[in-house]
Amino acid sequence: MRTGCPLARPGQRIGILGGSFDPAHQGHLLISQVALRRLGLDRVWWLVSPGNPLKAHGPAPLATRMAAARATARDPRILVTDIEARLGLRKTADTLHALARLYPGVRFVWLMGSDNMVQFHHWDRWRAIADQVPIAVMARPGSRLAARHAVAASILRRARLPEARAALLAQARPPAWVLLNLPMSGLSSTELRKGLR
Ligand SMILES: Nc1ncnc2c1ncn2[C@@H]1O[C@H](COP(=O)(O)OP(=O)(O)OP(=O)(O)O)[C@@H](O)[C@H]1O
Ligand SMILES: O=C(O)c1ccc[n+]([C@@H]2O[C@H](COP(=O)([O-])O)[C@@H](O)[C@H]2O)c1
Repeated sequence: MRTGCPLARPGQRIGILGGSFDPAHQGHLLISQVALRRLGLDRVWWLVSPGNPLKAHGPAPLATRMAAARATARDPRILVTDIEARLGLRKTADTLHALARLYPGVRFVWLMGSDNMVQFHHWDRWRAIADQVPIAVMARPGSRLAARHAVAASILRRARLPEARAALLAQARPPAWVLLNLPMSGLSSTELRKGLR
């Protein structure tokens, strides 16, 4: 294991919440805690990204975002990591491939807000991502319905688990995904950045 990479045991169920976290907020904490409970996860890792490959403008420095994310992730089951920067990766397909190699036997689940599900078919090798890990889509104001009808949702319609079976997602053979309804948070980093200007 490389220095600075988080530890995990084979058999553990780990949710991966990738994001810019520019900055982290209570919405991230809320969806992580809902995912822990409803998906029966042992841990959630916040993967603080070096930068979203689809976004033209770079985020705040990684060290600044990491520090704020650590201060926000007030739950011992949530771990904040800059593993993508350490491995020199930023595309999710590459990251998941590397995690599978570094952590054999760990059951990773990709977590994302419903806004990202709407865009998912634009991601690099998105079908390979869906074939590699189960995916939980967390409802977010403004995109919950759109996520149900997204291009990726339609292509992966047979792989969708009913919400009542969400606890089975981590052990499901991919492609498998679920849309989780939850008491939604309207918080976003974009709004917080506006407040900081
Ligand atoms: N309030 C929220 N409800 C549900 N999902 C969320 C919420 N905030 C963020 N997410 C999800 O968390 C992941 C990381 O989010 P990110 O760091 O981009 O924050 P953000 O608030 O979406 O930022 P920005 O406004 O800059 O796009 C994404 O999958 C995003 O969809
Ligand atoms: O790999 C891609 O093509 C890709 C395209 C868009 C977003 N992502 C990932 O999705 C996560 C959420 O991104 P963001 O910018 O909305 O916080 C983060 O881990 C990004 O690296 C990945």
